[in-house]
Amino acid sequence: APTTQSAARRTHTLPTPAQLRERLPLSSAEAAAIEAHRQAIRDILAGKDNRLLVITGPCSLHDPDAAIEYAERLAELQSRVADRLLLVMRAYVEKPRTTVGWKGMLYDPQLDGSGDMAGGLALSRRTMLAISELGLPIATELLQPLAASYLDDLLSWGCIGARTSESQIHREMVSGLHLPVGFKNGTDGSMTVACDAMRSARHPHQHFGMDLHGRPALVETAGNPDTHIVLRGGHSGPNYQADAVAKVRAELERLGMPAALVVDCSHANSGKDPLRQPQVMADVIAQRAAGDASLRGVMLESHLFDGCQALSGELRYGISITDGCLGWEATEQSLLAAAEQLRG
Ligand SMILES: O=C[C@H](O)[C@H](O)COP(=O)(O)O
Ligand SMILES: C=C(OP(=O)(O)O)C(=O)O
Repeated sequence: APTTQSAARRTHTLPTPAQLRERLPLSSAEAAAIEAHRQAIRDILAGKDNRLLVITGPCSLHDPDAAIEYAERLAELQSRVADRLLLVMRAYVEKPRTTVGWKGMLYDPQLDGSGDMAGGLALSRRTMLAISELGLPIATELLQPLAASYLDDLLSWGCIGARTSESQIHREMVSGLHLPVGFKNGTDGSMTVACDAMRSARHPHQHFGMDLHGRPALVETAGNPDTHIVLRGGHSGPNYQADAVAKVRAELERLGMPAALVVDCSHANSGKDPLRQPQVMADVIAQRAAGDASLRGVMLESHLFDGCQALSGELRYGISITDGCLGWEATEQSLLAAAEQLRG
């Protein structure tokens, strides 16, 4: 039942982050494994480990069974490419929308607009724990700062999306996270917002927030040294090609920040055609082979089957209900080819 009502809004009490973590705990062995994954990602971003970071998985999780089947396949693939690739699973439970639409498992796990967020928090944490137990590092977009502390102990990599890289509140949140975080360029292609975001999040902050017991809090952060840029293209086209990459690298060097870049092969870099992602990834690897050491990672939107489906009627198993994805077969082939290209 609502706990507060007014003409404009009603509020419903949610469990606190501490309560959810107690109900769905992370074991100390798992916590150590996650810390090791974070360090492996930091080493790749710092150029100490020359494997390619690959963040791959569904645009959004909506069906835990399909997500876990995907994770099982990815964990098996990791053992075949471990010498050249570090595979991290996209486990996105929050979706930023251009206007309106389904906002992710965390907001509406029953996919029917009922907005069972208490259920969404638990299902998101439970699904992430199951993926983590398969030995995979987890990546997610951190969209709602208040939601971060329900999940951040499970993450090895975080992302601030194109629509929120310019937000001071997101930059403050990142400055207090103990994990590598990528900032995407803006949807208009602007690199300035992502460079500014990195500068801000590397700095200590004092900001409004919530403690683990759900109380309003003044949060003091140390600054996050492990931030970098994710190139996702923009309204005027892609930005993964060598000339665009060279410009960003020069700008980061001018600002005295590390030039470590991840290319999102989807979104405006694929012209929103998910089947083009392998071509973008191959181009990034060719640029590395030609000597561009700043390209440290790629992101793929990938699911068990190609494409996407509308959220209405009977849903087909293993198909995205948000952006179109590359199916598993093509994902596996292109990651095996990427590892081979890197071996060569
Ligand atoms: O990757 C996700 C989408 O591109 C993003 O959530 C925006 O989606 P929308 O334009 O369909 O709302
Ligand atoms: C929403 C996403 O991307 P972007 O912020 O680049 O649109 C995403 O990666 O799911």
